[in-house]
Amino acid sequence: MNAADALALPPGLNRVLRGHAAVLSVNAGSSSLKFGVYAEHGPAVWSGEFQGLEPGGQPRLCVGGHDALPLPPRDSLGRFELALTLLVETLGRAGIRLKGVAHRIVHGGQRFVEPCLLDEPTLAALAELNPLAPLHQPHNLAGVRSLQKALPDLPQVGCFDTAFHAGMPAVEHRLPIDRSLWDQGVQRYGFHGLSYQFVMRELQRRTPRAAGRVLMAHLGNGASLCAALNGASVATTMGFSALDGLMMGTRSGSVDPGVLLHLWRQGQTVDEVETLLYKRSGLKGVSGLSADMRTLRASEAPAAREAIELFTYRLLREAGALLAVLGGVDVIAFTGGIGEHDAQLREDLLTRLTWLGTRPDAAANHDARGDRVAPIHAAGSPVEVWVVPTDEGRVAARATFALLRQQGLA
Ligand SMILES: Nc1ncnc2c1ncn2[C@@H]1O[C@H](COP(=O)(O)OP(=O)(O)O)[C@@H](O)[C@H]1O
Ligand SMILES: CC(=O)OP(=O)(O)O
Ligand SMILES: [Mg+2]
Repeated sequence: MNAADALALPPGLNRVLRGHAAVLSVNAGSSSLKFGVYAEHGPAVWSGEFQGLEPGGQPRLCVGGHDALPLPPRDSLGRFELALTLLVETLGRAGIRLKGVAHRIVHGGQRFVEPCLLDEPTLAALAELNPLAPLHQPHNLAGVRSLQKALPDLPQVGCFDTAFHAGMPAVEHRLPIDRSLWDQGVQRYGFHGLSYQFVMRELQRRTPRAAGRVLMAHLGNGASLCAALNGASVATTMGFSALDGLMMGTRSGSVDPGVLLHLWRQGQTVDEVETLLYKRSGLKGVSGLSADMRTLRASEAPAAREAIELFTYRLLREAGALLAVLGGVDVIAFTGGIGEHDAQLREDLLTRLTWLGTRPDAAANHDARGDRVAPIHAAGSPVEVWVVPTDEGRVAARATFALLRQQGLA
């Protein structure tokens, strides 16, 4: 079977969505494109990921229950366009009425703090933020362009990772540098906001403590922490760019800026240092082996152990900073690929936070697989701990339904 066949048979899709309005949610990265089809309420009716879309890659589709399926080539189309064209054709054949497309866009800058329609001036303004998120923003916007081509009559809506943090206190947004730079947008923004919004809402539905002091850990390829009070972000570890804070898959997290000055003085170029920080650091750079936590857990190599130990330590250290900002904690939540699946990581962190009064339930922690929202604290624990599988696409889809209705487009 190839991808076109798999796409022709999305199981159950017709039944659930035929005749109903739907929103396609898209998260376009450098080499992959994650998508989900959402009705107005509930999780994705159908979702998957195109991978290998980078130049020279092997374009393929991963949807539940299938191995990676190669995409049939079509001469006139680029890889992203090919993937989207197959997707759009399939939805059309299945009789799905798309109302709009929701795009996860990593950077909204100072201006875009609400979901908005992606018209030409907006796209131009967002492209100016490309240098602030080189691993994400240009690819997010290329995804918008490709979809505009594939679906020219459909509203495209941008939903911003930075927006959830827009209301943080001024002191959290500020950098201790020459204040004239603040007005030029050199400030702390914070990211993973769609994910934090989702996690916060899931917690609020399950525990009254979510109205108190909450520490959320999004640990995926990118990783960050968010401190929230009353459901609103008050502090976060990513800042001006998605490089700050925690150690990540290939990104460094915080490093002393003196290191960068040193490398530049030694003759490294800006591009070389950018590649170092974004692509040759983090788990990959430290282990010399892989950015994938599963590979490192399975490895006996001392450098793989060291990478995991450093990841855990940096997480503890940054968590300490946000716990101090919150003045204690009522709920800790884990999400993202590592946060949802890596019980060992959760145990190691929580063990080092016993001084907070956290009492994890070892069996519940071991059993939490990221397939549902699960509490992992012992009964009576003064701090609740939860694993919450995130769904950024759902947050974007929900916001898109709301915006389209508000604009009279739905
Ligand atoms: N079972 C698992 N155990 C440990 N880590 C896992 C597991 N499954 C996925 N991961 C890790 O999750 C990370 C990817 O997170 P994910 O949130 O899917 O990424 P993205 O940021 O691209 O959405 C990788 O480091 C991967 O190794
Ligand atoms: C902002 C960010 O780091 O996103 P991701 O985790 O998807 O790389
Ligand atoms: Mg992610």
